Amino acid sequence: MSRIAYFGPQGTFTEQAARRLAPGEELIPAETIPAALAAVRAGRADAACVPIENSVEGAVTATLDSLSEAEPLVAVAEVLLPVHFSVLTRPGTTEIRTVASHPHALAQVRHWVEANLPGAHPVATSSTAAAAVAVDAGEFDAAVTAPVAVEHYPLEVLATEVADVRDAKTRFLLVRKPGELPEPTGADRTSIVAAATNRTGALAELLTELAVRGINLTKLDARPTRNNFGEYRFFIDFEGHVAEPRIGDVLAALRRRCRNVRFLGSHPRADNGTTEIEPGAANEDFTDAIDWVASVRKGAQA
Ligand SMILES: O=C(O)C(=O)C[C@]1(C(=O)O)C=C[C@@H](O)C=C1
Repeated sequence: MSRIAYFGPQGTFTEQAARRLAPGEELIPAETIPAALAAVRAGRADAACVPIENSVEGAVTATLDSLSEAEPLVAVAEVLLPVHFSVLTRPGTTEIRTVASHPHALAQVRHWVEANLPGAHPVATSSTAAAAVAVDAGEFDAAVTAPVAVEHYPLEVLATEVADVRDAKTRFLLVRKPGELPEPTGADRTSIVAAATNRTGALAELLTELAVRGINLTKLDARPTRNNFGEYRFFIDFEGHVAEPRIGDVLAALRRRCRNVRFLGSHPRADNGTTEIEPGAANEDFTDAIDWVASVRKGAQA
């Protein structure tokens, strides 16, 4: 049985994602995202499940930063979960002065809290389930949690299906140490992080390498390198799998332009998106072109 570290404690959205991505495996809660990834790097877990992107709040920056530091880890699978919240209180609570949750969750229920719990102060906790733990301990009055959290903590449900934006989703990754990659499926996602220098056109050059090969970008995030003011790392997701000639070609080009590019994984997409291939940008076009150059070099063709 594999050991899967996840951003916990029990009752987070991430725990549900881990159950979907690694059914039947042993789940080990970690208090923070860096701690879940550190467990894999240290060999205490075989893989980790962490959130990467929310449709309302955008990138989960703790995941981006932790993936670009220390030893490399690669994503091997992803899942998209619908996100709406329950509001939980201690039995007998009559007045709600504080509402605790993960900052991403608080941001997704801001209007609901203003309308339904006027005057209540939002308080950030390390995760949605950590807010339930804190409410149970009497630290805060209400917790904004995943619906499943009520099964783990002795709290009462004040409201369900709470969300300022309907149909919100969070994407979660299963990451491991580099090893065997998942097989390409024809609807895959590849992720990299590349540090670009603070120079005119540096980012445009990286993106042009993708554009000229007809490769569709699915996400772009920038995070400071923290060393030099104005220097950023770019997290770039695009359609395709590293096993494909066209994706290998763009990775080689990015590696030439940016020596410290890091591969963050190629795996099937969870959004059932189809990969649009522009004329001249199919894998056969790349292999045909390489074969033609080889035969020109041999003098067999012109
Ligand atoms: O705290 C949790 O329950 C999490 O799994 C984290 C997280 C996030 O990082 O965005 C996951 C989904 C929701 O958007 C809110 C919080």
